[in-house]
Amino acid sequence: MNWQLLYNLPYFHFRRGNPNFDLRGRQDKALRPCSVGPAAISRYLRHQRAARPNVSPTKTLLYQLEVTLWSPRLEREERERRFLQEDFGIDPVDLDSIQATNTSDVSTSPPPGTSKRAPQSIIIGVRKGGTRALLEMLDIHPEVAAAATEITIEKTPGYFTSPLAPERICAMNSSIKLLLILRDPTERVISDYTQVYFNRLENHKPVQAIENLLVRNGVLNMRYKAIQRSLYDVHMRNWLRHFPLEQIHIVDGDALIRDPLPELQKVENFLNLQPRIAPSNFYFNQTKGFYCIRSDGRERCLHESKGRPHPVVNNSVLHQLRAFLREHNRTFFRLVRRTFNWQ
Ligand SMILES: Nc1ncnc2c1ncn2[C@@H]1O[C@H](COP(=O)(O)OS(=O)(=O)O)[C@@H](OP(=O)(O)O)[C@H]1O
Repeated sequence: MNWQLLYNLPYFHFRRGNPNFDLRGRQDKALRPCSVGPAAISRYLRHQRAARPNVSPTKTLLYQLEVTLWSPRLEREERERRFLQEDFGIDPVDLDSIQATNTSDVSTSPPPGTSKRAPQSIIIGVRKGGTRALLEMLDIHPEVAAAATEITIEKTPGYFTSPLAPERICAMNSSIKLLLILRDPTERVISDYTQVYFNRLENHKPVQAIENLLVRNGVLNMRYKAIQRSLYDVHMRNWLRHFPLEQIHIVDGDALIRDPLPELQKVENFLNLQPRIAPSNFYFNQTKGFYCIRSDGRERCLHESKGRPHPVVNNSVLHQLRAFLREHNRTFFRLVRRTFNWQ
């Protein structure tokens, strides 16, 4: 992470719960503007170091904050362009000129215990594919955790379906290793719906039955974002325009749920990591109905928002959705020269 830049730009728009910078190049509409200056970021890091002494503050920041520039609309593109150039080295820039404009009282060097680095691997999605489980499970690996040798992994589920992300990530680092976790696209649609459903309930907004969103006037509603995100072939084509297939490792999200270790071993291999994740790192939690993690003497399951029960979907609607996605799946299998056990 380029702390220099972080500290010199006047405002950041940030939220908890997501890693790193948003390379999609747009502000998430769901985010509420929250202007914070460098002092607030320093305070946050100090707080994290005190509250979670065993966790590297860089990691905490990467995993807990998504930092995107906040600025009035017209200025945003310009700031973002500068940001991408400077932080990710798309174009060399004169850092001296940035230093000259530094009027803040905050140190420009990285806070103690943190380091400046862009991620060496990115979990690009897919949303509801199991990205959190994958990240937390990879985190078991000592080289993916603290210490100087760590490999930094960013997770942003929205990248896979973003038209701009492949090009931008390629410009940032064309040899970056991409991790993509996919699950049965029909299940993914239902999971996507379930998440939005619970979010809306929490925010006291009206909810609709999934069937009403999936089908309009008897035909599949192609404007429904949850369906669009499950057209894996369409999104994959976009990535393959910028990255060779060998640079994209696809994790089978359904297999990760059933038995995490083999999938994680494949990832270790892909990332050239020593095989350090072991069967003893997992145990099946009957109450949650999912595997949980045992590492560093602690046991933890994913947050309760992961692994929620799905609604029962009307059979004929489900059939319609599956039939439609089947054709896209076939195209996807050809593209990635591999098949998955999707219905
Ligand atoms: N071990 C374990 N524990 C709990 N949940 C697990 C696990 N492994 C995979 N999953 C599946 O991960 C799904 C959520 O995916 P994401 O983390 O990618 O969601 S998000 O896009 O970041 O919101 C989530 O989807 P839902 O079941 O629909 O909640 C889970 O099925």
